[in-house]
Amino acid sequence: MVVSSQTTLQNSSHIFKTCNIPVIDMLDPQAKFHITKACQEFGFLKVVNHGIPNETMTNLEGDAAKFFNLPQCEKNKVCPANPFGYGNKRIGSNGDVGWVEYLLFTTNSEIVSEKSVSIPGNSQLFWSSLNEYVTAVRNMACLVLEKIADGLTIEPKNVLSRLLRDQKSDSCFRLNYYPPCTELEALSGGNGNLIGFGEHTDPQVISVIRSNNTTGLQISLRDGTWVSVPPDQYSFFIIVGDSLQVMTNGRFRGVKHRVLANSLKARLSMIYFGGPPLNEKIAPLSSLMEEGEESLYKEFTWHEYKKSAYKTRLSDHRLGLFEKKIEVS
Ligand SMILES: C=C1C[C@]23C[C@@]1(O)CC[C@H]2[C@@]12CC[C@H](O)[C@@](C)(C(=O)O1)[C@H]2[C@@H]3C(=O)O
Ligand SMILES: O=C(O)CCC(=O)C(=O)O
Ligand SMILES: [Fe+2]
Repeated sequence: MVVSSQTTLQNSSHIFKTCNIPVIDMLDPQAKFHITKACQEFGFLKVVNHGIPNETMTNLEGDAAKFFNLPQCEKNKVCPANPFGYGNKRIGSNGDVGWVEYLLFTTNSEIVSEKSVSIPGNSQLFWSSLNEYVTAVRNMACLVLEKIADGLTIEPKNVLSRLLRDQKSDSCFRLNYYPPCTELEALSGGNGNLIGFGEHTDPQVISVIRSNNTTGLQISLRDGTWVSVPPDQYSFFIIVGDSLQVMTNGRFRGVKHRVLANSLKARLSMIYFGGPPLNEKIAPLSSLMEEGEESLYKEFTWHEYKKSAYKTRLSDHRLGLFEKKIEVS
């Protein structure tokens, strides 16, 4: 595993610390061990040599940029996000706001449904680049999950990836556009940190982020410090979600992350959130549990967790409601 070096990143007028983010070469025969270690330590990693053609990413990026650059009145024709559709500054339905516009789509194991959100313009091309991208990224997410099963020496190898491949997989896909903010200093109250997308963990199993070459993404380390992730348009970033934290009984951690707005450049990110079918029980994998080990979590289905999660604010500790209280004698 290569570890990206520690340095500083300039975001508009501010300098942020970056950290040693694990970089996984998917062609490395040891990748399964490196991925597993990164999920335990950070809940976050970068994937290189993933085999997804650059064109698959740039085609969708181009189509998404075309959409976000349309006049506001055109974008407003898309159904307002609830949760699927077009959103502008408001995130979710519980009062969160950010310097971001987005399109949120539902997807199962096959396609991103055109019925969920209708896009103005030459939408046929948009849907074909969207579906090509999501298919490629889902396959890569499944490969990562298979390497995790291998790294943890659990059987069967598809114990995690089957959730994303299931026809009823409740996954979603998001295009986030963070316009450059010319009044960043004023809007941030003078501290230069304007929230694009507030701190949160992702509720699903695994998320895959690809962005253009604009800074903004930050992750929180175990000690609570925020570090900037240097952008890399050719690679993917993997995020461990709350559900994978539960399935590994806390061995992996769902990483807190956020995006800060930039005063000079637009950030465009595309995120696949791999989720299980609604009726799937989310519980520690039996093949992983050691003798006498107890689950740290109450039993729940993905449907129950999602219903509860969507009532929370972004920064809430969503898993808190499902953690078992440890008896102190
Ligand atoms: C404030 C919210 C937005 C969110 C639903 C929620 O009530 C809490 C979780 C949020 C989140 C974070 C990861 C993904 O971006 C997302 C689509 C998801 O599944 O959970 C968003 C939700 C959203 O934007 O609707
Ligand atoms: O836009 C990004 O880079 C990350 C956004 C994010 O974390 C999310 O949409 O859940
Ligand atoms: Fe996220």
